[in-house]
Amino acid sequence: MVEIVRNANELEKVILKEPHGSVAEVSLFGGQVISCKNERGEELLFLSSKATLKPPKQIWGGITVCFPKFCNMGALERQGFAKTRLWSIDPETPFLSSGSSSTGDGSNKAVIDLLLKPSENDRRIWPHIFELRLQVALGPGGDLILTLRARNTDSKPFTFTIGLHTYLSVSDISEVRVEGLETMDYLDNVRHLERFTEQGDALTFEGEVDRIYLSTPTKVAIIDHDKKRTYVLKKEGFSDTVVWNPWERKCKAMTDLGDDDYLHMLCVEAAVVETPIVLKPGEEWKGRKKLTAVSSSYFSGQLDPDRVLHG
Ligand SMILES: O=P(O)(O)OC[C@H]1O[C@H](O)[C@H](O)[C@@H](O)[C@@H]1O
Repeated sequence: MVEIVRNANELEKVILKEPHGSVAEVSLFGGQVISCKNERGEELLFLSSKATLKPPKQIWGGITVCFPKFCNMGALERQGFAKTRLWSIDPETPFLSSGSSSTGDGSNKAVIDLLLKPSENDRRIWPHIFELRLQVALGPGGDLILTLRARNTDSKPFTFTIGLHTYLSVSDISEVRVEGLETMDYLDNVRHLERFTEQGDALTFEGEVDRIYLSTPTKVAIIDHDKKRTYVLKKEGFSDTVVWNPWERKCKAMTDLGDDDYLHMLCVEAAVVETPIVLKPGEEWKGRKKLTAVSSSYFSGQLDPDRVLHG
């Protein structure tokens, strides 16, 4: 089911519901996912205790599209401008023509297609014409599926990096481990982007972490022992994975995060950072990310998604 709330012509809020999924309800504001609940009504995403829904102010938390830049390499505004824009509903969304929230095939799928095109102001920041499409869907298997497409509608090529900045809600960051990034090379943003290789059998957190893991596998599991919850993230088309927690000192210094927010958040982001994407006129790039949350009947060191999902 899809509920849409508009303010004048601007898309404000979209709610997707799928009562049988492990991800059962998703809310969006503008082009950003701000809430994602499981079937027991528990929130899966972190939203800053200081978050305000006042565009163009950045909403700290949820899942944001970072485009045309992700991470702090190169010129341009950090994380790009797409995250602070109000997206519109894509007029090519099939159910719009029928005037209802049904997909037209009678199935009432929980899916919405959003669109962002550059304004004149955006083109002053980044002089290119593009179409960015974000499809948000609740899959029948109980997962949140985000499909992101970037198309070059300009007459000249352009280059960009991109990411789905995903803030997961965790009980206590010290109790969390990330599996699936072992032996991966990463660029450490805390150490001037120096390159290292992950040595541990899992990633745990005892201080600030800001790393771009390179050419990562499709699946990563985030195990929250206290909540007895495992998040499984699957990606396609995104080469890299960014992991970020600002920890205490940086969190206190950030005006948009509450002092203790770092304890309850972890960003694990599907991204393309190291090798930027080049699109010629008319070309399109596509990436997909799936988020599933299951209870942790899960043993570390055995990253078997079937076991995670069905165990
Ligand atoms: O501060 P923002 O630009 O919103 O980004 C918040 C964080 O996002 C990413 O995970 C980056 O790797 C971090 O370096 C950055 O601090």
